[in-house]
Amino acid sequence: MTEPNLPLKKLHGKVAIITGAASGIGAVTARHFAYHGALAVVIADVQDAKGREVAASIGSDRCTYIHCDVTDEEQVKSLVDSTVQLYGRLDVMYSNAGIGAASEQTVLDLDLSKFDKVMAVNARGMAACVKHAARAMVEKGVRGSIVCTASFVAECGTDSQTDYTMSKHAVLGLVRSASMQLAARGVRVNCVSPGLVATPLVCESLKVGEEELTAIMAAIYPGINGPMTEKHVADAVVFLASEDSEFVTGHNLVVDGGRGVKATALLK
Ligand SMILES: NC(=O)c1ccc[n+]([C@@H]2O[C@H](COP(=O)([O-])OP(=O)(O)OC[C@H]3O[C@@H](n4cnc5c(N)ncnc54)[C@H](O)[C@@H]3O)[C@@H](O)[C@H]2O)c1
Repeated sequence: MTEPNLPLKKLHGKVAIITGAASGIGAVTARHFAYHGALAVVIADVQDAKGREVAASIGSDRCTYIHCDVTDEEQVKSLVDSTVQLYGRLDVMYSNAGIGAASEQTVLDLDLSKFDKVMAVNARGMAACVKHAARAMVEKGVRGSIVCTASFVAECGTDSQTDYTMSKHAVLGLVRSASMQLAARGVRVNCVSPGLVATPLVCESLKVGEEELTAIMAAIYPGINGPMTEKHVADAVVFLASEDSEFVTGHNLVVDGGRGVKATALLK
């Protein structure tokens, strides 16, 4: 029997990379990985000061910050290589870095250069992380787990935000293909699709301040369990990263409290 209030250490001894962990969902998940006994958590982001702060709050004995812009494949390769060099292997890649819609666009006035920027991070960057993590795992014979962050808009359309919606659909295609290709090598690939969580990305996308966002969140999640938080996503990522899900691959785990559709109505 496990004693109450003691962490279950679902990630005991694991070496993990989390991209986009200087802020929001990634930062909370990095702390959750450490809580669950990860041997090492490597935070990769472009916000250096914030990334170092999160790493320091977890502790330099098991958390490192590495600058990595996921749109640059060389930086992604070097992130994975230096993690393997430092810790001997890579067990978990949580590819989470993402940006919001570049503008509120219907397809009629889609600005393709802004579209390219969103796709470069959310789709191309995600593919680079899956590629180099999978290579490192296969090379070392590690039965690894790769988790990507998609979104509640990954399986539906939106009234605007064409670029962001397309980029998150691309994540599903990546996860479904990579999971089939890597299954025989023992590497699992899944994604989480969060509902609306109050993070800087959402404030920026909806052009609202923190106070207004709190009111919006209360309207979306009126239930007794309160608004959705980063921790709800982090719990799902720990499940997909750990052996608890050892026979789950190619899956899109939606974590939206049943309110994703309500949140979609905001994306106008
Ligand atoms: N917050 C939500 O409601 C919500 C819902 C569904 C999906 N998501 C997805 O969750 C993920 C995390 O977003 P968040 O809400 O925590 O936002 P956030 O802005 O708090 O965090 C995103 C992080 O990604 C980093 N990042 C951006 N571009 C990068 C790049 N080129 N290279 C490396 N790092 C980069 C940012 O610096 C930031 O630290 C994103 O993929 C987002 O699309 C968020």
